[in-house]
Amino acid sequence: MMNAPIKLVVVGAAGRMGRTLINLISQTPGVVLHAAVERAGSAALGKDAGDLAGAGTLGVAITDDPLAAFLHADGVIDFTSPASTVEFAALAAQARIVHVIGTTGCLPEHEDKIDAAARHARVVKSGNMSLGVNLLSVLIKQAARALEAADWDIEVLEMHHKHKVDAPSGTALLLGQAAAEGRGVDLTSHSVRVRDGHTGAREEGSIGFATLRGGSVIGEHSVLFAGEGEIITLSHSAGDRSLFARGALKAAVWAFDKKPGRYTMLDVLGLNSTP
Ligand SMILES: NC(=O)C1=CN([C@@H]2O[C@H](COP(=O)(O)OP(=O)(O)OC[C@H]3O[C@@H](n4cnc5c(N)ncnc54)[C@H](OP(=O)(O)O)[C@@H]3O)[C@@H](O)[C@H]2O)C=CC1
Ligand SMILES: O=C(O)C1=N[C@H](C(=O)O)C[C@H](O)C1
Repeated sequence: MMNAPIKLVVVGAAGRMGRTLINLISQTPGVVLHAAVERAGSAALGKDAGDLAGAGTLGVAITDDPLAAFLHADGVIDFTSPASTVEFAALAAQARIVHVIGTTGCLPEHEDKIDAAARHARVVKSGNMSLGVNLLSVLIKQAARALEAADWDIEVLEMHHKHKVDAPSGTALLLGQAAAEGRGVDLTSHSVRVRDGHTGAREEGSIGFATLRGGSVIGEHSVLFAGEGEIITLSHSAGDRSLFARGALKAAVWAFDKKPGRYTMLDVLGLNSTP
């Protein structure tokens, strides 16, 4: 007896990631595009989601009604904005479905609401859905643990396309968090997010962030461990958005039979047990 396909909703369906996801779902056995959502007033409303994504006609018209879209779905994949993601989290909790959150730029107040939703929804949230970045984060945690703060300074550098609206990137913060965990410190209190004017000498143990924006860069990240006379650089270069979509789809299928709660891509990829 074949299992019924997992019914997925894509919110932000007309966006860069939304269209990438719809393309991937249309080519992946075992999952089906159940609904596609954009905000009220969007020029995409009523259009076929597959046509818009270049996947061919799928017979799924883009709607602005997430409540109806989630009603008989198994999961929602969400690459939108923090305020929208919080709204979708409440609806996913109400519908008791999977909520894969790729949205970055969330503030503590957004995270608190997502935590509340995760009492009823299965939430997988990550600043980067790719295997490569999540594996890199494990390596960075190990390197940060091995390289003493007194001798090694950690700097996180990222570059994205000119349309990106948040900084530093969710990936940069994910990698910075891995470094902080390796050092056994709190990231927020050890972060230097901006350097301008007479900054004074670099504070030992701080973790610096630098952000570049321009062109069509998909996502470039480097973590530099700068010592006396040497630098160790661990990097990731994203060549295509499909690597994020593959991770998000893997997360949706993985979470299908899990209990309500909050999960990360390290859980999905089985990288959480790595010391
Ligand atoms: N975790 C990861 O692996 C990745 C995360 N991201 C993150 O995903 C997010 C989106 O990135 P990207 O796809 O490039 O951005 P886009 O702006 O291209 O797409 C976002 C889409 O969501 C729509 N949207 C926003 N709010 C709502 C709403 N309430 N209801 C329905 N649709 C809504 C937008 O519509 P409108 O234009 O009308 O606002 C837009 O079409 C960003 O936070 C980015 O950092 C991106 C790639 C990978
Ligand atoms: O906005 C993007 O494009 C991306 N955002 C994510 C981030 O903020 O790290 C992931 C990826 O780098 C692409």
